[in-house]
Amino acid sequence: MKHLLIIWHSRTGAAEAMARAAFEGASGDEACTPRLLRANAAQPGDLLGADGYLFAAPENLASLTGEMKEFFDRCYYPVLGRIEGRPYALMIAAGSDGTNAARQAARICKGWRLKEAQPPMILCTHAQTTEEILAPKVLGVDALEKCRELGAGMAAGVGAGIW
Ligand SMILES: Cc1cc2nc3c(=O)[nH]c(=O)nc-3n(C[C@H](O)[C@H](O)[C@H](O)COP(=O)(O)O)c2cc1C
Repeated sequence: MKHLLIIWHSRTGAAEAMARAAFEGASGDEACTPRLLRANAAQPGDLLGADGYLFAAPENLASLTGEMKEFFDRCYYPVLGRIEGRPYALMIAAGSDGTNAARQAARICKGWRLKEAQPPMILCTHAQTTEEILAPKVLGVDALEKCRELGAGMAAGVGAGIW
């Protein structure tokens, strides 16, 4: 049995909902078991024990959120050279952009020599005002379905060892 590790951080719920939907989509695969872990609880051993990764986080101030970045900072060197070649995918929750956070995470994953299984999924919530940005986020049915499909695709690929 292979393992897909889904690591997430979220401030107002969008990236968490994306990660949970991906987990749902990945559940039930015969050859791959998904595991959902918040970034502040993720340890180097969790990365070493997985065969593929999904990283889900918001973009804040044109970068990954602090908690997600702290996870990468904390775990980067302990696993460097020990997870090379494993597949990963990114899910970014953003207001209107998300490209900087995606680029930053992709660069970290490139440093780890992970293989990008598919292009980053960036989901824009279109929050503009302070009230909208700070409000809890509820994702639409279509967005959640796309996240489920991404999770299912990752689990199928990791289970089959196609990357
Ligand atoms: C402090 C802060 C900074 C933000 N900066 C950006 C940004 O640089 N680019 C962007 O597209 N959205 C930005 N946003 C909007 C969030 O990315 C958006 O609301 C997203 O849904 C947050 O995901 P979450 O609900 O998982 O926390 C920012 C939000 C906050 C609270």
